[in-house]
Amino acid sequence: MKKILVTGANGQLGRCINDAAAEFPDLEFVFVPKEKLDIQEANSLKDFFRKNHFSHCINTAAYTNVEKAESESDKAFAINSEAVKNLAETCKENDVVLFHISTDYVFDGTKKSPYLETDLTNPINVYGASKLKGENYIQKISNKFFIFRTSWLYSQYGHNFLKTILKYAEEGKPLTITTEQTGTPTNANDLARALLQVIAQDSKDYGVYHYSNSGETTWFGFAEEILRQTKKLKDTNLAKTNHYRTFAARPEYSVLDNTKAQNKLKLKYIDWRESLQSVLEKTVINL
Ligand SMILES: NC(=O)C1=CN([C@@H]2O[C@H](COP(=O)(O)OP(=O)(O)OC[C@H]3O[C@@H](n4cnc5c(N)ncnc54)[C@H](OP(=O)(O)O)[C@@H]3O)[C@@H](O)[C@H]2O)C=CC1
Ligand SMILES: Cc1cn([C@H]2C[C@H](O)[C@@H](COP(=O)(O)OP(=O)(O)O[C@H]3O[C@@H](C)C(=O)[C@@H](O)[C@H]3O)O2)c(=O)[nH]c1=O
Repeated sequence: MKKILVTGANGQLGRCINDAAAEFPDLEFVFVPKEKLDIQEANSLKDFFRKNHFSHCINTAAYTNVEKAESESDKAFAINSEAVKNLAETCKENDVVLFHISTDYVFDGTKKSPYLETDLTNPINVYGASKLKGENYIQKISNKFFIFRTSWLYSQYGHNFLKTILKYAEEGKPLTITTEQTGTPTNANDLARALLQVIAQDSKDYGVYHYSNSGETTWFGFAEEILRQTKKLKDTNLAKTNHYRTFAARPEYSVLDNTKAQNKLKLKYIDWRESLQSVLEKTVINL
């Protein structure tokens, strides 16, 4: 039986994988939050892997605060790069297939059509650079790995753009949202299911893949759709801006081309608007 370690299990994606696990009764899971297993601690990792016999590891542990990363670069690189190196080495020593999640922010956003896995990476913020270094370690160390680059994750869990918008609307705060970036909002529950499908089908097509929902929009477009679907659009003071000030630069265009994962891994893609509807309909969102 396949035995899967999920690191960073209390994070947004970790919790979505926990929910999706019920749809995969043939897979055995061990969910460990940061408090139980810190991936920065190489010795703890080695002990943990020695005591358990995992076939797969899904690494959802990461430093994900894009704004703060600009002033906490050491911390971002320690978690997103150096700790990922530890994990890749430990997986290799134990013959464990590593599933790692990366980001659209490895690209600089100057392209005008969806990014392919083979396109040149060139991060323009600290978070993106730290994630790219983590990817590079895995590619160097590991021979059994899947790196899934995804974008604009949201769900009923954790801190994310969907929850920020709903909270502001609930509180009656005016919203000013940028049109400066175009990408694809991705339901983390869809990504969770896709990861487990790849494990269940025992794919050996290792490598880098892009996985997002389909379609594209701006952050303003995403906010507008959230308010439209929750019938709050009329009562919310929503405005566009093309000068939203942030510490971190973000890629102007970061839509991911999903063709490789569709062809090789047989993953299905779901329109981002439909997927948003399913999150809003099926789940209670605690703000
Ligand atoms: N969120 C997004 O929009 C996107 C995310 N991604 C990638 O997807 C993955 C999952 O993201 P998401 O679930 O949203 O992120 P979250 O920040 O919600 O979850 C990450 C989890 O990792 C934990 N963690 C941090 N440091 C360590 C450590 N040293 N050891 C073990 N656990 C640790 C965090 O704990 P704590 O909070 O206590 O620090 C948190 O529980 C990440 O790799 C991220 O880079 C890619 C594209 C978009
Ligand atoms: C809160 C807010 C943000 N914005 C802008 C800032 C930014 O350009 C954009 C998104 O802001 P956020 O800080 O929510 O998102 P950000 O942290 O940039 O999200 C990223 O997270 C990492 C982890 C990833 O890997 C990326 O794929 C992406 O999802 O919206 C507004 O215009 N108005 C607002 O009120």
